[in-house]
Amino acid sequence: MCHSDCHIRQETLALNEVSPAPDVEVVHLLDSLPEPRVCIDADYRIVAVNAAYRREFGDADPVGRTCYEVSHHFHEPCDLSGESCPLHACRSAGEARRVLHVHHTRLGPEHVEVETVPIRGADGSVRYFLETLRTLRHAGRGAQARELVGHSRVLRAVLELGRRVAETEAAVLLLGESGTGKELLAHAIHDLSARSPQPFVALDCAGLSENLFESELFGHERGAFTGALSRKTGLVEAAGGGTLFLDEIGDVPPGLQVKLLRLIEAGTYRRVGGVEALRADFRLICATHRDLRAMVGRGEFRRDLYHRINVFPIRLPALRERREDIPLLVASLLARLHPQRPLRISSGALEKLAAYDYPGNVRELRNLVERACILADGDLLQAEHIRFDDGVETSAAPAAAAEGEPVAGPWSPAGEVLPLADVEQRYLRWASERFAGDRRGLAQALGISERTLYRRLAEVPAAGDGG
Ligand SMILES: Nc1ncnc2c1ncn2[C@@H]1O[C@H](COP(=O)(O)OP(=O)(O)OP(=O)(O)O)[C@@H](O)[C@H]1O
Repeated sequence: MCHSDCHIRQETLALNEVSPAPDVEVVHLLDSLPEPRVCIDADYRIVAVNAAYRREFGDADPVGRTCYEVSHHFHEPCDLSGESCPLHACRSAGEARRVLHVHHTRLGPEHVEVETVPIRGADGSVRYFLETLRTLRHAGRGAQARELVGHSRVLRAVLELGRRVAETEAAVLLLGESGTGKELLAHAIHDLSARSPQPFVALDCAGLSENLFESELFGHERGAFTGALSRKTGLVEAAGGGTLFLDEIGDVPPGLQVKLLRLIEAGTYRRVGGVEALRADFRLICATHRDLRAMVGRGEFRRDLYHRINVFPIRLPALRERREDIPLLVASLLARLHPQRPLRISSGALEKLAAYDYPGNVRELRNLVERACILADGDLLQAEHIRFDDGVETSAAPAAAAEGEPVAGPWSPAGEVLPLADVEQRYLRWASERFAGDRRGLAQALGISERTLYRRLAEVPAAGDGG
């Protein structure tokens, strides 16, 4: 879509022999385009912006200023400031180039996809660059639920791939350790795709028996098996026109892999107990934390299925590969977990978080932050409130580690009889430090409500004084 209207624009501008101050006609032309556009000269100076740009990026007039100053608050072009520069790339290639940037906007820093096309004068030389700016609402500072938070180069590269593949119908395979945001990215791809008005349907394939998998996916007719009292719609049908997300695809046993392959290849399926062949219409996104290629090599995963689902692989980086995103993630988690509580985090606590390796990735960071919120009495999360699973500590905060020595039990180390309330508090503290899951899981394991757990933990003496 964009390429064709860029082309029209390009011709029109060339015909008009654009002068350093673009004429009224050009500005009108830009204004009629729905997406934010910026016209920049070869010296990075903005010569015109359209109405959509002003609506989205603010009213202050950027004309006459440089693009790097307006979008990045830099004093020199992006490529000299460690950023990829779309204008530079476009000039070198002599054709359109797209990059994902973090721009300063009136809402704060946001991920913006910048597409730059060269505009040539009548003599064929490049006179201007026209940029189309598309803000990725699924990425940014984490103000919205389901937003992929992070500004690191590796995460941006992933978002850019997601943005590109979203426009297509290609099957996507999301790879990466557990908790790296595969499901979040699957959602974002769906939401950015033409299928977004239709449903996004997810199935976790781990631990599903063959029968269950088949009836979940394809549905069943009434009486298809004992207990099938009525007809059930399967997920393939529910995903009609939309996206089907198969999580933990590496856990699908061989018998089910054949059925999945048949579905993808034929695009048809039958409900369990049904005879009618139904047409499937979905975009497939699969995810796994396993090394699927190695599984293919070992004969544990069908090669033909692997090639079907692996049209466009995207590997999500582990959190330890993008530590620079940790402060932003923490800020976003605090805002989301406790919107009513104005929490801050000390630099010592952030340092401790930044030095950790996160085998559980963002999910683990989330648990750590939530745990710290429970342990902190006031508004400030300190290093001693950061408690790793199994007492794992990092060298970043040895003092805090000693101070926050967990109570490992027995609950009365000196052997004296203690008031029950005291023992309960010590036990809760011990359990919250050891428990690997989230607060809800801990409450369940303890057989109490989350609310009760929260209240009782809030009564626990500050870390260090009860140990
Ligand atoms: N970049 C990110 N920004 C904000 N939150 C994130 C990000 N990545 C992951 N999360 C959060 O971390 C948790 C785990 O994410 P998600 O379920 O998408 O991971 P996953 O890779 O699918 O994990 P699994 O393989 O275990 O299913 C979720 O609460 C999600 O919101």
